[in-house]
Amino acid sequence: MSTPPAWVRFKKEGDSYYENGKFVEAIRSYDQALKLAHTSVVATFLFLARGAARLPFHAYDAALADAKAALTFPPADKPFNTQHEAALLLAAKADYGLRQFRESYRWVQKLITFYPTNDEGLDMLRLCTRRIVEQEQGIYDWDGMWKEARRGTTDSDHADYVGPIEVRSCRDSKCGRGLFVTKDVEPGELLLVEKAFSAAFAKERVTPDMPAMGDGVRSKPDEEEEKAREERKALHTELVTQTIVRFFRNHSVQRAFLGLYRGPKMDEESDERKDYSQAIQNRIAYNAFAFPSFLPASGFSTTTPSRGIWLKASYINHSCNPTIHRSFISDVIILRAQTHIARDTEVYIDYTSCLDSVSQRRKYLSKYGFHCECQRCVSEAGTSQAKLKLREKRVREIETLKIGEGGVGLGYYHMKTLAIDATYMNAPSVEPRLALVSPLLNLLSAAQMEDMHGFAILLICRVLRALGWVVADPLYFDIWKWGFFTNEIVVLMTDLALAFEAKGQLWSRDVAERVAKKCYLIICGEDWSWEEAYEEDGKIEEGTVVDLIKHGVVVG
Ligand SMILES: C[S@@+](CC[C@H](N)C(=O)[O-])C[C@H]1O[C@@H](n2cnc3c(N)ncnc32)[C@H](O)[C@@H]1O
Repeated sequence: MSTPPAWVRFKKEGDSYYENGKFVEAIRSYDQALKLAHTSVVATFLFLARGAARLPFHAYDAALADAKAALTFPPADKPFNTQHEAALLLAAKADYGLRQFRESYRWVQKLITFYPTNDEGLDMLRLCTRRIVEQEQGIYDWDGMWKEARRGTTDSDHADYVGPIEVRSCRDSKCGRGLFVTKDVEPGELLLVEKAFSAAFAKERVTPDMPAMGDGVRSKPDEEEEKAREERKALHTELVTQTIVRFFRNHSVQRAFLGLYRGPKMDEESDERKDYSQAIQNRIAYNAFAFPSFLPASGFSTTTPSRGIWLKASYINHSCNPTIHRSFISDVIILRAQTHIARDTEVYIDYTSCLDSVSQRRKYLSKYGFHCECQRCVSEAGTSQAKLKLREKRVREIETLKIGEGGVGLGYYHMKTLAIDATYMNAPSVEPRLALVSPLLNLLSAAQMEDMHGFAILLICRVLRALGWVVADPLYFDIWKWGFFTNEIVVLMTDLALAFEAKGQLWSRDVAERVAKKCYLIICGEDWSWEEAYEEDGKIEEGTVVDLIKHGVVVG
């Protein structure tokens, strides 16, 4: 009996590893077999086997190279044989893994032309078509994406959509590069949808509601703080690991990743020396964003957000008066314009909560290595201590007042809000008058209880003006400029629509409803859920929008 050629032993070994899910070992065995392959037929066979083992290992560059190599040798170099069919499918899957959906589609088209009954090919055709519609038209199945996110799916499959934006150098060289719009854009316009390059998802925290028998007392606040710190550390480590995996498995993605901002001490790092571990740490330190964690068993986690890196979104610079809004569905970031933006203008998001004071914001931003000099910061920092103290005193005073029965009248309370207003020196479009929002909302509730619809309309317009919106005519609700966003904005707009309706101003009601829906779109990223969230009587249903807005949108 003749002994089989040496490559056969390695091929069999590889197949056995592959079947047991040991892909690294399988690849190594196929490598050995390939070194011993003596005919092109054998080589083709082995390229295909190794390429298939590289797919589950996410080594798509190498899998694509194997598919292309196989396609150069007989019998895979010509149609109508299983090797040719397998090579086309392998190439399609590898390009898909590299998120090159057009290229993947081209392989699939070839495959289906020659082998029209290939089931995997037909599935791939459907997937590629969906990805291309996402990528080229910005059309997404938001409903499906939310369902996946709620199930806790961490490897959702979506293409990126890059709208009318591009990376350019900023006018102020201190800011490096930023994202600019390439045409005039309207509030709500979709600018970017991008899946994270790498992400670390927060895990369910195992914290019993009630102490178990003999468990002693519940954890104290400092223990909670310690736990949260531990979680943040674990998430950081996980993000580094995920990034390293993505970075090293596919060389074709390295350039884009290394293009990200590397921090102020750029000279200390040399990518040329291939000191990649430091390079990766630096990119993470200056480019990672937090995103809301949806934990299937307990809902949105407000304690520990997940963290990720996005290759395009990371070019956006910060402003305390942002012009675009980011929202997330799992690790997919959605950016929409939140105001009119003229062509060739740089766009900004807020890296930190814009509800904080200027000193809190600047302290937080210092970890990104810059001192925020946006118009708002400069104006707020220039406010005298005396004015700030007076404002604080007036806010404290109004907080002690109760409106209505047993309390003060609406007129008196209104006058007190004007006193707070008077402590601001700068225009609300530069410095939103945040201290006014809560008192005005209290007054609005009292006006609504008394069915004072006209007054409610004026109050809502005052809140909007305090946030820098320019409403030219409250009667017709004519918005000249969209301003600052807070989480109350959608509810405020729906309240406005109700007030207009009660006054019989149906045209203005329709305008307010349209603006409410647009604000919802901007805050939530999509508006498919608007109908579901919006009850018949026109009130936002608790647990839907509130759920999304409170937990799904605000990130730090
Ligand atoms: C995520 S990167 C943004 C893109 C970066 N500008 C670039 O050139 O790649 C964050 C870094 O951008 C810079 N940056 C962002 N916003 C800034 C601002 N308002 N003023 C000055 N620098 C800013 C800071 O150096 C910050 O660490």
